[in-house]
Amino acid sequence: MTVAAPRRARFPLLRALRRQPLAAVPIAFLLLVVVASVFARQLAPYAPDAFDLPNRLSGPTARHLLGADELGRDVLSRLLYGGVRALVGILEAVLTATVVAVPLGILAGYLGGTFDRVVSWLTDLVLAIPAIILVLVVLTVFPGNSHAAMIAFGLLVAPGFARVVRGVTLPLREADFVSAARVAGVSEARIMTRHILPGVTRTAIVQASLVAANSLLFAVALGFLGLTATPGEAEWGQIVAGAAQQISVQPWLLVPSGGLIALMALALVLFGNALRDAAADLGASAEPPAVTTEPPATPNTARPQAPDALFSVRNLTVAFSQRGRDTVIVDGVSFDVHAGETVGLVGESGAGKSVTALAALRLLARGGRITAGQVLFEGRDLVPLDDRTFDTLRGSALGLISQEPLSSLDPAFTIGSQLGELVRLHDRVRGHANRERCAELLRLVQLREPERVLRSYPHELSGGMAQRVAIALALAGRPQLLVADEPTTALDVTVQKEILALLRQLQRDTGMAVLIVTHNLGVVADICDRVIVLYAGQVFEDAEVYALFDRPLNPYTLGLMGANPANARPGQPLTVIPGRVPPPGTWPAHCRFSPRCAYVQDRCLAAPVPLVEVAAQHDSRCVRAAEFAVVNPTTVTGRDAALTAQEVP
Ligand SMILES: Nc1ncnc2c1ncn2[C@@H]1O[C@H](COP(=O)(O)OP(=O)(O)OP(=O)(O)O)[C@@H](O)[C@H]1O
Repeated sequence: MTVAAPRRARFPLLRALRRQPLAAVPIAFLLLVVVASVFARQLAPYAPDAFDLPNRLSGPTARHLLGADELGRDVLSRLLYGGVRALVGILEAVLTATVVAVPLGILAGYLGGTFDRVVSWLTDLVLAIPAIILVLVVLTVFPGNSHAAMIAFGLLVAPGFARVVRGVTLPLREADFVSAARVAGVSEARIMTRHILPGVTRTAIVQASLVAANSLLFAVALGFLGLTATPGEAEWGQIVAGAAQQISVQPWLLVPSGGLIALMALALVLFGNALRDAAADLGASAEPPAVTTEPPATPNTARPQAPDALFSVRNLTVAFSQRGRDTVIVDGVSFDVHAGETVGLVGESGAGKSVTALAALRLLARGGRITAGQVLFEGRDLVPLDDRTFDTLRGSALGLISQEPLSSLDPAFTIGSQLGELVRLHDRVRGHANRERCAELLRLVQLREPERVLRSYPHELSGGMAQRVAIALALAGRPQLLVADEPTTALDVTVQKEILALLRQLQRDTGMAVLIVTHNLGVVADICDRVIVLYAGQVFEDAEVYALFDRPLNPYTLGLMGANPANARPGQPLTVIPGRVPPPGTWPAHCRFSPRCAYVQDRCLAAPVPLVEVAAQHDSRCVRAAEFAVVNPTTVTGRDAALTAQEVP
């Protein structure tokens, strides 16, 4: 396995900007205005207040290129001298708005809850009051002070700006690389500054350029009204005001000042648009997750927690709320994972596998919460722990690898930077020792040329390499339990096998436990010791892997195996489970699988079906489970057939 030569994508936004066809003109114009304003003294042909009465109201001439005003003052010189003041005003407003809005938006989006509600309420309040009224109040306190006025303007536009930043933060908060950082034990403050802030930067730049255009017009308006400039001063608003007074005598006078301001505003907006398009070229943000509604919930039984289990989930119930209504997604799930054991969570799409695993790691998407049950690690219930205590456990006790390896890596940083950060956090080492440990972690996940990989950015890695790096990140804290959410789904078959072999090897070497979420019965057969079959938010079967494949005790498991192409007989169609998994909120009160079950009887429809231990360490949620224990009515050929690694439909 080799790595492409790392090419550092420095200043990607600037590069993307260069590819925008409409970017060059506004940028050149803005640069010209800035340079001309800064060097006004050197460039202006006259002093701003130098009178030339014989040429008053002259229009453009060789002497006065842009004409002269009612006192014969050179319009070009006055515009040049007024430039710095206008630019400083824009800068003050933009800086104020950005400094307030970006942290506020990130905090509101990331922390959510009461903080978010308070920010949202304040935003509504500020947006409801016209900015000019508040600035007039400020100018009453600081008469004629343009700095105070522009800072106040910046503060007034900050809430709208913050709302946009919050919107970008929301999906970032759910991004896999943020979850991975959280699981790895990185502090919330660090996640916000290192992972969220770069993600909102592009939007913030675009937003800031819009604030710049608005603040220019606002500054000119204040000058025009004489609120921040004295009459006749070389200030853009006053220059426009003077020209407006002479409109019937010399209409030309309005052209240079009005034109310059209009072009400036246009250039700032075009610059913002170009930045936005350049940012879009660099990749769009993740979509927020879908949310469902409707409530149910049925009682569940669970076997007592195994006393020696490393990790136990007991009667875990998870609900997502939308518009005030709760929908139960995971309903009283219980299972144990022992040290060194690999447990698979398997079931059709929508069964609740990922939500169960993510709830255990406190990584539920917004709106999701544990409504009942326990998540025990070494006998200690993690559910009531405050975030700070929980964070200390994550990363060192629990690790996560996700379905999309690339999405668990922050695209803005090299692998060395991301891995180095975790090594610094867990091993408290910097410099050479840090680099050594990073390389050791990469060797542990069997990546060749670790130094080269450390210098690479995520986009320079293949899928298999990215997943190995993601595993290395998860291993940085030496977790006792690794949660792997569909770790091979996004990879091609050969790479899937390599990653599974790696997980097996790592487990042998480190003795950690693995909880693996998968659709794939082949993966289950390949690496799991125990299997939990989930259906419609409930555990339907819980068994040791050989027992499950050799003698499944639940019609749903039988259905999954029958639908597995590995079990197909030549010339015979695949058995498929008819119908679909009922969506959360529509589950029947009796057996949830009964509408699709080939073995359904009246008693299945009478009441909720409990999960019972049918054979030693083998639970099934089926009123007919004991019958399956005596006679196995399937054509299932056992674990070996399933090893052909095929997906559950
Ligand atoms: N953020 C969310 N808001 C509301 N409902 C959600 C959310 N995330 C998941 N769900 C719902 O929870 C149910 C279980 O989802 P989950 O992702 O756990 O399924 P799964 O068994 O892992 O399936 P898959 O393999 O397709 O991910 C689904 O019906 C899904 O729509």
